[in-house]
Amino acid sequence: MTEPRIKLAEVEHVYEGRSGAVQALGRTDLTVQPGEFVSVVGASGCGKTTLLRIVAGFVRASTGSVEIDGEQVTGPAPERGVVFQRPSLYPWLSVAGNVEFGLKMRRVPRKARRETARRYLDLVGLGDFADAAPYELSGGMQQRCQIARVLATEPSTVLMDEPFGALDALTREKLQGELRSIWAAEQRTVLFVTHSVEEAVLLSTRVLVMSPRPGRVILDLPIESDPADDLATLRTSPAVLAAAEKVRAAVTSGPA
Ligand SMILES: Nc1ncnc2c1ncn2[C@@H]1O[C@H](COP(=O)(O)OP(=O)(O)OP(=O)(O)O)[C@@H](O)[C@H]1O
Repeated sequence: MTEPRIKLAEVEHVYEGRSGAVQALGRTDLTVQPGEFVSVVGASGCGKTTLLRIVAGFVRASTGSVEIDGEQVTGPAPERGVVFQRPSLYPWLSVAGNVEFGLKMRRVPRKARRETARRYLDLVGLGDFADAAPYELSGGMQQRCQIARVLATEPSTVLMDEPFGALDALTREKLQGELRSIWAAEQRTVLFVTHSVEEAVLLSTRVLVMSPRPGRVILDLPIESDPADDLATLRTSPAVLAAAEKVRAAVTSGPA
């Protein structure tokens, strides 16, 4: 059997905030295999971002163990790329410069990083904007650039926190389709936090529903869909619609 890409065992998290202790995450056990696309949904404040930040290594869980490919997570690492809701591009660098940045830090030679940046900019549809400044891009294009920047460093695991939450509906649909195609082509492992049940069910191979705080996984639902299917087909697929119903029921009514 293959080593799990992500493994959380008996993880809990309590924040010591200014207004006292807040238990954000209840006991969580989770195993994600390489190549899975796992979405996490649940009510606001249920601990989705906390879970993602623990896997990213930004937050150290109060208890339990977190492993990536069998290694304990002790902090952030390049094999885990994080895409935030709002793109934070370097304004003094061009679009290509932003995508190349992580590779430059790793001392990848100039020619190789140019080629990699070009490939990922093409993949996200920004091939014609390599020399543009970030402020010349729309919000959706900036988010594409952030996704290219993260993918260019070729992380084994991509952690995405509401990456399309700030976009208009049409741009969001377009980026969902692009992300799905990229995932189908590259088979990276994805952990994806979203408020949208539809988005979760359409994009994922598996959807986790968390209970209200302290968040625990109350539904772990595999989604049957073919990676080759386009999103337009999936939106009306009976299996996808039935899965969305189940997820929605769990989000609104809690554990069965
Ligand atoms: N740095 C922090 N210090 C103290 N409490 C925090 C901190 N970060 C989050 N919390 C609390 O932990 C709980 C879970 O927060 P988290 O951001 O993980 O939830 P979420 O499900 O991602 O929420 P949303 O869907 O609204 O983004 C919330 O009650 C929040 O107030």
